[in-house]
Amino acid sequence: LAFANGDRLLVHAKPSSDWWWAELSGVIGYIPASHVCPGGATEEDTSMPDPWQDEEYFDSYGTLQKLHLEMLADRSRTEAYRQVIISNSASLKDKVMMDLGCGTGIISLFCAQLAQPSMVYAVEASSMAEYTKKLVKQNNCEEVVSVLQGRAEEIELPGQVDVLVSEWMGNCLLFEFMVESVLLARDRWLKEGGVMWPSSAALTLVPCQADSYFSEKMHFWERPYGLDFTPLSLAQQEFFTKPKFSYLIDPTDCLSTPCDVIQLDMYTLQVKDLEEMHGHFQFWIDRSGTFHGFTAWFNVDFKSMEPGGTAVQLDTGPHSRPTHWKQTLFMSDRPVSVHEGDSISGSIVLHRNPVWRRHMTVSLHWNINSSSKDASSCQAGTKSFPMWR
Ligand SMILES: C[S@@+](CC[C@H](N)C(=O)[O-])C[C@H]1O[C@@H](n2cnc3c(N)ncnc32)[C@H](O)[C@@H]1O
Repeated sequence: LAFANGDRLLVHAKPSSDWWWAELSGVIGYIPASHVCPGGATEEDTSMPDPWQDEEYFDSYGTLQKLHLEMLADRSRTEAYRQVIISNSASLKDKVMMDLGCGTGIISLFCAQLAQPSMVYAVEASSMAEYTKKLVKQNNCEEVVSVLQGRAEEIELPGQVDVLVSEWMGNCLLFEFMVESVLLARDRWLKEGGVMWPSSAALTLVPCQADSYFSEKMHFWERPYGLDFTPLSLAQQEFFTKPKFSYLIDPTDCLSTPCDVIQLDMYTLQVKDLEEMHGHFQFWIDRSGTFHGFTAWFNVDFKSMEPGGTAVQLDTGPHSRPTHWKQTLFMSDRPVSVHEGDSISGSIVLHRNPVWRRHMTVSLHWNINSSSKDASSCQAGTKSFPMWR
């Protein structure tokens, strides 16, 4: 962002110590942090929208109507957390735990019901915390579960905890970036040698065929009501500019074996790492078909605290029971025929929005290499998908 001596800039975000994201006269860009000095907030500054959109975000978690019902009714998800508590119950005895973003308190209640921790701090920023207190009382868990209403970044605890458990995952693993709150809480509240649940996470990708979605969005326009709609043919690509959330891929539409493209170690991951995450892939096509794009999903692992115990895994992919996250489809603009033995190599970048901190853009770059008997060819593609800003 170009600016001159004496200009008053509004700093939206400080993604690194060297470069900040700022605004001047409605234009937004990066500025070198060393060239500016802090000034006081003005009335104008404070009326700027919150880059975390916390009011809207926590309002949506403050009611039972949609999100909590959807999450609790997701048995794969909820049972995975329950299983973690059951299979670690011996090790949890007398431990102090934090359930970050406890919602209705389901995980905290599992802890109190199925293990014997000395204390579970159930932290919830939304007004749901009022109901959670009632649920804790109703289930006679008041001695073990203490509900704290507030943002995890701001609450105070009497001491550090042995276990930090949270259900923070969003679409495509990171969307909503609640993970940042978990990392900050880890650095402040987790004892040395303490346990993180989930302990690791991975984003998985597969090249796929999506015939029926493609037809639904594109073939309709071929000759609706006997009229020629071809001038709209370019505009039709609009359907594929954003990823499709809540997509359930049929396993037979996977053109290759899926592969983990981004892996997170929840013990070592840093907040600054979230700004830009890179992954690479090489897929071998194992069934001929039409390449329409890529489908993504995630899995998380909960390492065992028991000696020799096995980790619990929550897998949101097409080979497991569907979860409320389902999968995310990234459509390319042009279908390409692919054949068994072809390969698709490339890269993925998750670029966090420097202003709107819960959003990101997923950029995919790929090369389809074919070495059929008749001719060898290579087709490249590249596309960026905002989620949502
Ligand atoms: C995905 S829900 C999980 C709810 C509950 N743990 C469950 O498993 O059903 C995430 C919850 O975390 C809360 N939350 C998100 N960020 C938070 C933060 N920084 N501090 C406290 N609560 C937060 C949200 O309000 C929401 O209720």
